[in-house]
Amino acid sequence: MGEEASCNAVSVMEAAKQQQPPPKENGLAAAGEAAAAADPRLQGISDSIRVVPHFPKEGIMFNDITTLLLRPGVFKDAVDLFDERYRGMGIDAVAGIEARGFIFGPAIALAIGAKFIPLRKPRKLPGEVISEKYVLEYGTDCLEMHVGAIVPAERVIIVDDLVATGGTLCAAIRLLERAGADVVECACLIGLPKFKNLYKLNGKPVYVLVESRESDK
Ligand SMILES: O=P(O)(O)OC[C@H]1O[C@H](OP(=O)(O)OP(=O)(O)O)[C@H](O)[C@@H]1O
Ligand SMILES: Nc1ncnc2[nH]cnc12
Repeated sequence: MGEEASCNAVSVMEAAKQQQPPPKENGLAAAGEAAAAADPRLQGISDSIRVVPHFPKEGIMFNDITTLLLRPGVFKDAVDLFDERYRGMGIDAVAGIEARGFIFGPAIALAIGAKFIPLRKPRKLPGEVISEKYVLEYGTDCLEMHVGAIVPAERVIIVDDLVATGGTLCAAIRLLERAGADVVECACLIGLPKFKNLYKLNGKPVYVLVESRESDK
């Protein structure tokens, strides 16, 4: 885990599990049953994510959301769940993390009536930028944002597909706070199970819909 990721995420799925009878088979199946009891849309979301072993390198169980995108009803369920959470919370901006935060972030922004701010990988934005470096499960990277994208004190949520070490979200939080944003929460579809009992990143809540699966059923 990156040193900045002193954090974590509690998933809707995990919260539901805590109100359910003990697991009958294995943790993942139990999580799925609990999620379905909490909100049937979560089961469909979990089932639509493909797990690709050893991508992009040995040992990584890659959670692939492109299979979810092929099911428009499930894609809509995911956006609706975030819309239901953030609508009416006075959110001014949705900041999406390249690349997969660009798939979910704009849809959520339009749904709640907020502006969308792309947080991009280095040398992609044409204007003046501020940057933050971070550590990944499989390397290091950097996020950039245009100067002027945020007006100080604006209320922002940060959107990505997945939280693993939390390093990327931590960098995004730092970047936005340096620009004067009030970061309300981070929102991800998927959280890796090792994060399931934790709930904060850099002091900010992380809202996760489903736990990642370690293999395909
Ligand atoms: O919690 P962390 O350990 O920081 O990992 C999570 C990040 O990793 C993935 O992106 P990736 O870095 O693979 O970039 P990409 O979307 O450009 O492929 C994912 O979409 C998150 O942004
Ligand atoms: N296991 C994983 N699946 C998909 N994206 C990731 N980013 C970091 N870890 C990941």
